[in-house]
Amino acid sequence: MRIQTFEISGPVLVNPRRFGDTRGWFSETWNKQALASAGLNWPDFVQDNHSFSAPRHTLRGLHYQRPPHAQDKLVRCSRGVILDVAVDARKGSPTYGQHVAVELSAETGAQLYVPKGFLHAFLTLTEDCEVQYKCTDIYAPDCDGGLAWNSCGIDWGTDAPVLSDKDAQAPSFADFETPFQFEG
Ligand SMILES: Cc1cn([C@H]2C[C@H](O)[C@@H](COP(=O)(O)OP(=O)(O)O[C@H]3O[C@H](C)C(=O)[C@H](O)[C@H]3O)O2)c(=O)[nH]c1=O
Repeated sequence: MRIQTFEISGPVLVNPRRFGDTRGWFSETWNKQALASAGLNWPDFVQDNHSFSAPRHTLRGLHYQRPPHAQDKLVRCSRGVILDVAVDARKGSPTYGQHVAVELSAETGAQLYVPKGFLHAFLTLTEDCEVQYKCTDIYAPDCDGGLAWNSCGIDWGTDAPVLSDKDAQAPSFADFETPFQFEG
């Protein structure tokens, strides 16, 4: 398993090992002990999510859950290719408002860890994308929030993504009063 960190503290790119043979390959997509051995002692995951997006350029996000149900997420693309983005929304962070953007694909199996305090969104780069992600807290609709996909200076490579009605009406990041605090 290879680990990559970013100039923005918090997000981590995990590349699980794949064992190939004449049939195909096998991979441990999540192993708590292996992650701990790599120094990644994340909170326990309590919920797995799986979404399917048929149209290319479907954009889901920028989403977050407020405390007390803020979520860390471990995101992977199990069909197709996505651009996965995490925006630093931690008050006091030296990288507040900045983001990491990485391509995740079924082909590579790479996974992005999105800590609480970050907004999360992805854009599908192929049709029929499946995204699976582990969360460290349960779905809490009363704590669920979203901000406009085009309000954080992210170069999505399209100006006309397919959005849910909720995402199409989301407020700007500029007006966001973040509930998250940078903890160094
Ligand atoms: C997130 C979630 C949703 N739902 C229900 C609520 C709606 O009836 C339906 C679709 O929800 P939503 O439109 O919020 O789904 P996405 O637009 O994919 O939202 C997700 O996309 C971005 C990328 C995220 O990081 C979040 O995990 C999440 O906000 O699933 C549930 O029952 N449980 C859940 O955990």
